[in-house]
Amino acid sequence: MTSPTLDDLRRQALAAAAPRGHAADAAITCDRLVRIFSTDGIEVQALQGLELTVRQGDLVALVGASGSGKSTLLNILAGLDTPTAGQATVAGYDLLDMPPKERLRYRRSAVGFVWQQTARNLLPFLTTAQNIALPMQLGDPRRRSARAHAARVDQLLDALGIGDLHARRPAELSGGQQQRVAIAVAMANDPAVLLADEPTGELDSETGAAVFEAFRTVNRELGATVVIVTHDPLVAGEVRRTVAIRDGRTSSEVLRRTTTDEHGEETTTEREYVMLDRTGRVQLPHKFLQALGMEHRVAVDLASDHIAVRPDATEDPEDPESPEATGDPDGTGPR
Ligand SMILES: Nc1ncnc2c1ncn2[C@@H]1O[C@H](COP(=O)(O)OP(=O)(O)OP(=O)(O)O)[C@@H](O)[C@H]1O
Repeated sequence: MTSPTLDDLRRQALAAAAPRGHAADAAITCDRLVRIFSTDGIEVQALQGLELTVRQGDLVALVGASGSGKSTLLNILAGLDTPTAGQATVAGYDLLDMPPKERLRYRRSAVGFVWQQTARNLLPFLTTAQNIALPMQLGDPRRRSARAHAARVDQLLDALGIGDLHARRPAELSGGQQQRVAIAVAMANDPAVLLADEPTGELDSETGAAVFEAFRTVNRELGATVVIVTHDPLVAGEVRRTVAIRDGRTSSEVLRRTTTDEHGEETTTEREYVMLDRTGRVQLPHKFLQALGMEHRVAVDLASDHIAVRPDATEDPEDPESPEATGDPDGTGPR
């Protein structure tokens, strides 16, 4: 094998440093996103080079253990926080390079947000219809008339099946009703992307299912790209794509496909994928590693159409191939 020339190395370094090409229909792209928090001289790397692409019109669930970086990511995508390094774009806006005025426009009209705490989403002294109208009065990017705003309120009330709640104040609504109104508020200015942090976290499963259905409706009927951070298995199991975050990186995802056979019977199949970063790193799912007792080191073999990953056998004295058994514990061969 010939050693690489200086030019080869330079080309490799440039290729590794260049931003990844993203699909033209991407609504969200994150490229090696880093967020470091410093408090009292201690640095916490909440995001450690996260990569994520969400296509326009997608409905995606983000899952992950507590502290894995989900809320940090969502706050960055919402324009409430800025990353330390990397690249992030949402609906064509560059989140690392947004002057204050543009950031305000972005938050008012390009993204909508639904929080877990129902009270945080709505103003208590306004009715449902007034809450939905408020974002348009504050900054409707299309500068529509008051009559057009009223028509948009009606459209959202209808689409989400909450027309009968239009004159009620938040205190007169159940938790689930409040979240559905919150979705309408977030959609008022017709954002390209709707973000939600644990929107069903405070609700029982039946109410949570109704709220999730409302997200589906805005995704399907109003064309919004939806990203939901959730611990709720019902939500995570119902979307086409579930992305798992681990230690500040996207680690794996599950894609679901529903097919209908000739008798009209629907079957959903699931496939799990792991992320492959540009240096060739993958994070294998914990449950797979545990099932085969893999840790520290694994054996890899290249086949014509796949790569096999096997437990490291070098510490198995029963294994005749094992360097341990042949008196070569380093596996370096005879000296
Ligand atoms: N403002 C902050 N200052 C310092 N550290 C922070 C800050 N916000 C988040 N972190 C840290 O960053 C890491 C990721 O936190 P984050 O809230 O994004 O996790 P999460 O996945 O949303 O967790 P949860 O499911 O519990 O909400 C954690 O270690 C957290 O302690």
